[in-house]
Amino acid sequence: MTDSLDLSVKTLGTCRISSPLGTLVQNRRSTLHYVDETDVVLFDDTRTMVAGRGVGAEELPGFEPGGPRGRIFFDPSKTRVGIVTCGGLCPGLNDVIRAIVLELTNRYGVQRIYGFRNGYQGFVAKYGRAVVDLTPEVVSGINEYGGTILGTSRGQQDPYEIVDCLEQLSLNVLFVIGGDGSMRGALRIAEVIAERGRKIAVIGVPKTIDNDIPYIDQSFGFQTAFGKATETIRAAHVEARAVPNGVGLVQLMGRHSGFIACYAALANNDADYVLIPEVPFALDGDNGFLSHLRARVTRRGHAVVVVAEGAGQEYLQHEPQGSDASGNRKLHDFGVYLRKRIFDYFAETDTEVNLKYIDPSYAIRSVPANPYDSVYCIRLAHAAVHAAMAGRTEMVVGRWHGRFVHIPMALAISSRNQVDPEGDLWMTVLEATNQPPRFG
Ligand SMILES: Nc1ncnc2c1ncn2[C@@H]1O[C@H](COP(=O)(O)OP(=O)(O)OP(=O)(O)O)[C@@H](O)[C@H]1O
Ligand SMILES: O=P(O)(O)OC[C@H]1O[C@](O)(CO)[C@@H](O)[C@@H]1O
Ligand SMILES: [Mg+2]
Repeated sequence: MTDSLDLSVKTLGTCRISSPLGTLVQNRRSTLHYVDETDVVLFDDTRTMVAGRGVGAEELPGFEPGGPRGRIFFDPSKTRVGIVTCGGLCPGLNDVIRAIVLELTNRYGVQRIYGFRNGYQGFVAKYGRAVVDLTPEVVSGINEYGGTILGTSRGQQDPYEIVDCLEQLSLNVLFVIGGDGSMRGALRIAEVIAERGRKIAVIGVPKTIDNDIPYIDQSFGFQTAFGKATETIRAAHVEARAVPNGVGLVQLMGRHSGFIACYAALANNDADYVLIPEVPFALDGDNGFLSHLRARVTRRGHAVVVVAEGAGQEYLQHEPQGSDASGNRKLHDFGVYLRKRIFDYFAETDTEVNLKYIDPSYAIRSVPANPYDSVYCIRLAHAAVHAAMAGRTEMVVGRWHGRFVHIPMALAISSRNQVDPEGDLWMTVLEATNQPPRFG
């Protein structure tokens, strides 16, 4: 499947200008902790995968490494840059904005950086959103706050109108900080730019608390979000243990991917059951979830259940379901449904239950980034700036097997990163919770 992977990144032209950061990379060669710009970060990292390619080292698929280049494409003194944040909130958005602005200004000497307000609406005249001049003063301290100083939005905008706006402002670079939808939008923008024969770099910094963008080890903000979610699981555990036959039921964000649920559940190892969209489960029957839950509560006196919001949607399919402004399918509230099913099941079996349901919802994504994510945001932002100044386009920055790399935008939206039911993360969840591999 991976044989046909196109990992090549588009460039706007030859890099002829000496980079102000050139001295940093001069005479450096690849080591365990540094990848030279002419080197390649291999896609495969096991002997079996490499052997399976059946080709020599030169032909093995790999990503272009991130980092500063000796020579760049854009002349910093003439470079004009735009930044936009789109889609749902994520811890670290302000860290990324700030780091892009500081790196461009202080390291490269770029003097014109515009922020576009409320996602792609910021480019469209009818919304009347004034652009913001982004200077080191404007971004000072913004990383202390959650959210994004630029605002965000959902809903599609005309890519031709967006490119009109980029041309009117004579922009050379656009940074899009957003999720899969935002990257789809960014790719359309890049395609219109190419149609018009313009030299404008479009660089994505992938943002998703759900960790659902593929080919990046983990997305920024994910660690902060699941860290915040652990507080809710801890609370549910304390509540459940304090009462006879206590059940703590926690629902966590995660539209199609259960990473937040798995990581938050593992962090304090208090969860007894984790239900995610990737692993279907039966509620009813002898081997169903409800029967297991009742047996555990009867045996141990309490239980903690963590569900990802995208889990169990099949139980609510009969209810009408719309889409949000961006066309994302709206989810049914499975947590609320499960709460009722647990109450009903315990009542039918004449078993006492004291259930506390907690859904921290937006509280896990509206917080400032934790120190780990802040560091990650700075490093992603720097990699994005280096890529843009070197004339790369239609790509996103990411970290693959610990190394910063350039990932073609088309590849980053070609699939969804999900918990692999056959992978080692889910195996760890099964080991830590002792829940059966399958319910039903
Ligand atoms: N196929 C597409 N073509 C053009 N624009 C798109 C496309 N899909 C989404 N967009 C636009 O990208 C922006 C963000 O998309 P969306 O609301 O789906 O969030 P996202 O970036 O996927 O983030 P998240 O899923 O983490 O909230 C919206 O303005 C949306 O209309
Ligand atoms: O309610 P909103 O802002 O549209 O976004 C909710 C969705 O966004 C996400 O946080 C992803 O960004 C999902 O986990 C969640 O389902
Ligand atoms: Mg999305």
